[in-house]
Amino acid sequence: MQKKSRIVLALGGNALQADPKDTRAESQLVTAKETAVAIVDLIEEGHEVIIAHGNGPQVGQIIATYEAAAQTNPGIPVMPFPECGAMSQGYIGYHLQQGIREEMKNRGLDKNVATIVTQVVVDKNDPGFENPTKPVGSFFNEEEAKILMDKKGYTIKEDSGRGWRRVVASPEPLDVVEAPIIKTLVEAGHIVITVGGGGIPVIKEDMGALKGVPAVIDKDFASEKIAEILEADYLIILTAVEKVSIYFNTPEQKELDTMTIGEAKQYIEEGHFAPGSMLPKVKAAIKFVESKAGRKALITSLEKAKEGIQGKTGTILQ
Ligand SMILES: Nc1ncnc2c1ncn2[C@@H]1O[C@H](COP(=O)(O)OP(=O)(O)O)[C@@H](O)[C@H]1O
Ligand SMILES: NC(=O)OP(=O)(O)O
Repeated sequence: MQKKSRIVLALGGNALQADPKDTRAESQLVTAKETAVAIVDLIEEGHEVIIAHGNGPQVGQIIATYEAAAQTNPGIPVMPFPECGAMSQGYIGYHLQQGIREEMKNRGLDKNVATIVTQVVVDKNDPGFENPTKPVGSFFNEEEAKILMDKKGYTIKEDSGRGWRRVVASPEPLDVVEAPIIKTLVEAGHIVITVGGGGIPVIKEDMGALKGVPAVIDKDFASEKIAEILEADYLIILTAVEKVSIYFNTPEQKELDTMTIGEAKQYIEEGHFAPGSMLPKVKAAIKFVESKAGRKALITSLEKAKEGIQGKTGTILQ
């Protein structure tokens, strides 16, 4: 990799919550500080780094808290979904800001880091709205689910025998509303945290007004979108595995160092990547690499990020 690349870094769930059962903010702050080490490794090497991240567990927790409060006191209104997404961007961004700032200070790096509350435009006719699939928030029994469907108009589905859960759409990201300011900050040398949780999904109404919609955009696709807009050199998707595999979790499992676009598409056809986990990452990587000649995508683990961009590990698409 050439020195001083522009890199969009998409942080997976393990970068924000080390133990999915430990949802305390204090623990998430500790994890964010650990995650900052890998991020600052890239900043220290002179790269321009833009950080994106998921929010599935965190937005679910925020919603569950409001739901629980409303159950004990019906006077408390349930917070609308886009507002919950915005809250998750705010607090995750705050944790990352603290971690990155501290790590930069420890290494004598004089840079600023800030989170942009980011809205992402989706199409109100996106087919995802017809078939919401992304489960969020707490579990209900069938009776509670029926009441919520009637009273609030939620779509609630049975989730793998575990109970009933609200499901929201996961539409495709089309544009990032705050892109111009993100670009200005990046070009001024600042570290920006953006499209948290895939961004707050908004639709364009008549006269161009924006309206938040109850949906969760996939953070890998939103990261790809902002990487394209910012004309990044690299999209790096950091997750829990060092390399993408074919025949994943079978005795024939084979880790991949590289994938051409043709190979990646063939592996998708053959069903090697699980929907909802590795599949969106590989699709986002393909889209980014196809968007302009010379662009590269890397999928690797947080711990291996530095080695990955040095070409020593991870799975690269180019
Ligand atoms: N073909 C594959 N190769 C590698 N990992 C895979 C594959 N298919 C599914 N996975 C799983 O996908 C996980 C990454 O998805 P997920 O945990 O949803 O992402 P995130 O890091 O964004 O939270 C990996 O940790 C691994 O368990
Ligand atoms: N928005 C989103 O894709 O979040 P997760 O990565 O946490 O599922």
